Amino acid sequence: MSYKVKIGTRGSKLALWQAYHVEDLLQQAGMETEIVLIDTKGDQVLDVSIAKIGSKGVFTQELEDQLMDGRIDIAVHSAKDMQSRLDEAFELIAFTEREQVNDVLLSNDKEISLSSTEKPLVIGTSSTRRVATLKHFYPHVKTVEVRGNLQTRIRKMEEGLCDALLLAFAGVHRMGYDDQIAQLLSLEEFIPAVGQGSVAIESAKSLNPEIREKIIQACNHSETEAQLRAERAYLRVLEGGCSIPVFALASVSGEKLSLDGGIISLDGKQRIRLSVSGDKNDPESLGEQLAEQVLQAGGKEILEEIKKTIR
Ligand SMILES: NCc1[nH]cc(CCC(=O)O)c1CC(=O)O
Repeated sequence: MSYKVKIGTRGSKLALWQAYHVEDLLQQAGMETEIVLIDTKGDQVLDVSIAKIGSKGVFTQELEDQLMDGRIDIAVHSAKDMQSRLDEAFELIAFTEREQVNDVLLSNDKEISLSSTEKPLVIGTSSTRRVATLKHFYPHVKTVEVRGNLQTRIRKMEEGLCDALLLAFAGVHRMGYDDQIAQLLSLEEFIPAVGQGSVAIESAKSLNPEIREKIIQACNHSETEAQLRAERAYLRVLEGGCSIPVFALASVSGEKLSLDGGIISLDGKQRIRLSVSGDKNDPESLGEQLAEQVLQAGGKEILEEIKKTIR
């Protein structure tokens, strides 16, 4: 069967890297591919914070329109950027093998460290999770919002906006900026966002089942999938878009799946972090279980407070 899989992607450098990565996996499995570039609202609105335009689907709506009418077969996303609840007509069919999940500090000054209190430190980030985590563990550190793609952020840093950027290792690595990493942050403090480090493949449920199966065979990493399904179930119960400082990281050991996660108040004062573990084959239940426990442990109040502030 000679069928050309049409891969839809945004045009940013990171999105393109991810699309080529998926294209590579498909080609290695003997499939033909074609990349289709798609512009999204999230790419156009660069001067407003995502928390303000609303996180739901700003990077995904246009891709879903094209999935729906068959102009593309799959859409490739950073798993982290995918809202926890998809419309009925769509599904995530595969997750690529996860990259190192840590956050990192990127700077021209390799001596920079969050724990040094000698001189004032300004960190550029636009993630509420990272800002709140900094406030919690490093209250002496100042933060400044910085938007745009990695290249733009680095330019703003070099122009003096901040001393360092707080970013996901995955994106930094994919863009080839490893040599500017000043500090790899600990997973005890900076528990990553749900899905960080993996690439997700979305399709319409109407996609031809044979093609769907081949794509899964070629691209899906089952251990990563179990992790991501648990983390995403956690996020779904908390209804956290990317504007809410929740975090979760699953790990697999044999048949056991562990999930470590929580929520942090915007001012960083309250941080709830719990762990649960269970069967690798039922990741969604584990995510829901963690969510119930976090909500009961005070997460509910933190979440309500955050929603009042953000919306
Ligand atoms: N929020 C934007 C975003 N979406 C995915 C990545 C990096 C790649 C990944 O985590 O998979 C980034 C940049 C960052 O958070 O530093």
